[in-house]
Amino acid sequence: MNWDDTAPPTTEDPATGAPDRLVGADADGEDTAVEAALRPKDLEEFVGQERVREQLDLVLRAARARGATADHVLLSGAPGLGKTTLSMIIAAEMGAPIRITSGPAIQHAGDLAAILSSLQEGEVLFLDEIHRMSRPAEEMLYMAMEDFRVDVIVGKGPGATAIPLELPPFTLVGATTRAGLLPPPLRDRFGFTAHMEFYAPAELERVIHRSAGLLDVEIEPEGAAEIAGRSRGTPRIANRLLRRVRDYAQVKADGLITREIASQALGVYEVDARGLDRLDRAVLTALLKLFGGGPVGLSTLAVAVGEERETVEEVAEPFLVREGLLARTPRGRIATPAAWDHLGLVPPQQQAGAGGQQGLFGA
Ligand SMILES: Nc1ncnc2c1ncn2[C@@H]1O[C@H](COP(=O)(O)OP(=O)(O)OP(=O)(O)O)[C@@H](O)[C@H]1O
Repeated sequence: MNWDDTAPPTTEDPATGAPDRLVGADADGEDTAVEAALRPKDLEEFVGQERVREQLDLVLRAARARGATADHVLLSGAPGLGKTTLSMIIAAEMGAPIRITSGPAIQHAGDLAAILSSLQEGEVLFLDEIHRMSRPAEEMLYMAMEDFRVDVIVGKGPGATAIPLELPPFTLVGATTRAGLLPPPLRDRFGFTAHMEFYAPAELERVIHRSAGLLDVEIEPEGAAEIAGRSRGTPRIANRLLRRVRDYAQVKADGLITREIASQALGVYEVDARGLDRLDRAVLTALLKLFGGGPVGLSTLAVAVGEERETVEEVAEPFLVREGLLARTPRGRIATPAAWDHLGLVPPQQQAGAGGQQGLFGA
């Protein structure tokens, strides 16, 4: 990593080698410790996602009125948008216990059978990253979801026998970042599917005010707006930035978070006004300054910022693309006019017939 030797230290995700980032959407250790305290407990408290909330409210009320277990629910959306929170709310609204597990934790069908057979009637089973479950477990799940029954295979080879096992009715809440990765037979077995969108800044402001109240932090509306604008549409990031700004306000001021304090604090952490961090800006800066805005091949761009190809592609680019700052084209990466604007740079005057550098960098 060579973005800047004077910058605040980052740790690395051992799985990917990618840096743990203040603006990363996946939970880090500290998030896990504090998130429980910040989770909304019912639909009323859950901010934003109006359509999902309204639909889910109907599904749950109807099930309650029938005295039945709620239909299986599939939640899709980017990390940190509230899928785990919503699954807990579903359980709370149904007055049911919840069991939490994840696709990667279920390697064998037997693992799933053990969980399913120990569920209580009406229990909510939250299966995070459901698209990463093993194939045999997935097939067992089909029958469990539809008939509340599984066949447990005992023995091997020709002598193997299937022992049917009745299950109590339960509600499966599956979460995935990519609903498109689910096989259709699995997707079709969910009675209700909800796609979670990124949050609008005004919604994130509400999340921040709510969290500030719970953390006993004083914050002005302008301070919340400043943090919301840098939170990349994601409540988890908003809560994390709030905690870092709180630290700064405590150490450098009297604890009150104003716009100025929020802006100074996030400047220290190198999260800019649009939520870009050092890596994002390094990629954009290289694209603009070294390659005149592109098109440039991904590998060339990665070498220019001293990062792995995968880090640029999977860690930095998705947000830059979402923000309309960078486009992926068959000829390579190109910067949009908004990218020049954001970094305060002037594009080279429509270089002789636009894209004069393609031949050089379009690998
Ligand atoms: N709508 C919301 N209102 C208030 N807080 C929220 C909302 N959505 C998420 N949060 C907060 O954001 C944090 C992350 O939410 P959560 O763990 O539910 O996300 P997730 O989508 O399950 O993420 P992952 O897929 O990484 O597990 C929690 O602290 C939660 O309190």
